[in-house]
Amino acid sequence: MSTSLSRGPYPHTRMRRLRAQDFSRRLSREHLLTVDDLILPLFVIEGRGETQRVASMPGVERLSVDLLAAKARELVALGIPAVALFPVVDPAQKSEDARAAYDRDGLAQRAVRALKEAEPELGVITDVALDPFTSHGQDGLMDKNGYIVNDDTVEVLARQALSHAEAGADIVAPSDMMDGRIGAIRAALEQNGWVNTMIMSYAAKYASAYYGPFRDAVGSAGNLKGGSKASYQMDPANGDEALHECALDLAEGADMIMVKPGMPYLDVVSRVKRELQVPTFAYQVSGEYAMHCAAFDNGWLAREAVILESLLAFKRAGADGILTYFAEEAARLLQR
Ligand SMILES: NCC(=O)CCC(=O)O
Ligand SMILES: [Mg+2]
Repeated sequence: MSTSLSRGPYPHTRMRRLRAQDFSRRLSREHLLTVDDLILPLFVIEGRGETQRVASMPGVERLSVDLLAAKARELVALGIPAVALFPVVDPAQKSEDARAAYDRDGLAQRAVRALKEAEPELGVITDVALDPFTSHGQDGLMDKNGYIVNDDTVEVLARQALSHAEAGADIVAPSDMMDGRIGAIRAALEQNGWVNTMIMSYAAKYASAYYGPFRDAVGSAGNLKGGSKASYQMDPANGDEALHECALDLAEGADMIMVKPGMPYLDVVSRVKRELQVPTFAYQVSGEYAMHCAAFDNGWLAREAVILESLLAFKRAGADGILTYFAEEAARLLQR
């Protein structure tokens, strides 16, 4: 009895033909992860010869500014194109008005100079946001009701971004989610001659619970007043809104956009890339890193294979690059 009618195109079409040998799997592979896709986030601290572990991010170390030159050389040798800098500011430097954020000689600004002096070809991305500098740990200025005010914050962010450009930052990356900050930063950069400074906008940044270990790493968890950032970061329930946010930031002068967190939001990465067709980045955030490490350390997941698979998934979703704490390890694995 023939069952061919119920079998459709089989056996003319056998999906397994292409999978049977390594050469044909390689020829038909749709996406490739390379070292060119990787951006390493770096936590920088004061001091000399100082390294500090981050308990909730095993393997991640904060580095003092003087250690950045050696780190930059290692990263260039690995072929990693860029780093994203995050300063860990002493509590004594934090204030209500976040004035340390735009100090020409601040920690972030000195870190940029150290990296660019050591390895001019390593791209340096700076974080534009006030949370490391505010005494309340929120990303902007707070009014007497605890609300994060938009327009006054934007002015401080523009000053901060300008101070990063002056220090030599290649890309400023506003992660604060205030409205209109991309336009204000672009105007400040243009007016001051920084016409080639790129803006990577954290355009679709969600109010996510996956950032917990990062807040430990930068020391803003303990002092986060109000607890939530939901009045400026996006609701995890929303997808269309991410496209609206990205379109606005592109119109205001962003060169690249970022979706954050990463793996739980790959649908957003995919929609942004398909619909807007601009350089799109995703951040595999601290919570994603921590949960992977927990599974590796328990022997529940195979470390190397899962790291590479997790990063390849971003490429399949449409990301042009990934900010990941696994960048160095992944670069080494890709060299093999
Ligand atoms: N602006 C950076 C973050 O907000 C968090 C990143 C992370 O959780 O890795
Ligand atoms: Mg926005």
